[in-house]
Amino acid sequence: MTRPGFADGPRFGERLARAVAERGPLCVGLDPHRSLLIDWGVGDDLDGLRRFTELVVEALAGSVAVLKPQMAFYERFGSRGIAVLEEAVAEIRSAGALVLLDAKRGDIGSTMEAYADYLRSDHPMQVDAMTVSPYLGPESLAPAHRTARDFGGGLFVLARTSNPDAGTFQHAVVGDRTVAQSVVDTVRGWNTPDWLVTDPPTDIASFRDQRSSWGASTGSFGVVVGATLPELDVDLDSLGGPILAPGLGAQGGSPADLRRLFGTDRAVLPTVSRGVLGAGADPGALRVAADRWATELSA
Ligand SMILES: O=C(O)c1cc(=O)[nH]c(=O)n1[C@@H]1O[C@H](COP(=O)(O)O)[C@@H](O)[C@H]1O
Repeated sequence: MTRPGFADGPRFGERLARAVAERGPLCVGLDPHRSLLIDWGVGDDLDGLRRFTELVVEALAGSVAVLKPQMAFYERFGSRGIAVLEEAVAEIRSAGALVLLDAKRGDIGSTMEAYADYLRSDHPMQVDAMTVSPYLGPESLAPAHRTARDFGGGLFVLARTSNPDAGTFQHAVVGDRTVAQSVVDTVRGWNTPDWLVTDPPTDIASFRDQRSSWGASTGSFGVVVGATLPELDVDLDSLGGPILAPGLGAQGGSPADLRRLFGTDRAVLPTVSRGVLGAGADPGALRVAADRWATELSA
């Protein structure tokens, strides 16, 4: 089968569907907050950051579908902090988890092209997907979309975020739609039929079980919709790509909220950071915490 612009191997949507089939739909965030490094007893410094990262990678990279490092917490330590992340990204990917870089980048198109280099195979820290912000307008994201297509990467665009005042901007109406809806519609337009998964890995039995939500139509381009919303106020039908759902645990969202908002037939990737990391500096305890979320989410 010809895959336009895709160089080597399956595209992000396909890699994600496969990872979820093998490991279950859970993303865990690497968010080394200052307070967390102190609580873990590793210290709020470069060594502490490295130890935190090693422990999380050791605990989860072999079992969780996606790990989502939050760039801000690594940038706090300058270039050496980013070097810690760079090493970890390679380890995570070789242990079989996908890396979603939570960078939330958004700029004019020409600069956006450089941010999207994280998805290129010649980047020193190539990741599977990254979060981007559509605040400068849908066209500003076009270069990132192009790079993602060329290198088989994925994008998650902020649509209805989990913070309490998100609606202030995202509910604003432009033309006949809210800003949030216009973001979702842009992403829907990226998941064109030639970019949907057409040959799901039928060798994996559990893939077929989860096919209703993660099956043959999972594209590489997703949206972020918080698990904290009082109600789902965007139309996600026929999105063709995954929904990253943050806001579980520390921000008040629960597995029941996910079912209430999204039902059971959508490709939802719940993401938890503090709710897992709160288990502390012990790989076994981190694994138990992640397993507990996975069990509750699949109940
Ligand atoms: O894109 C994100 O990941 C994101 C979007 C959003 O709407 N809300 C949100 O909390 N996030 C991120 O998800 C993580 C949530 O962390 P916890 O609240 O500790 O689970 C943080 O890294 C946030 O930056």
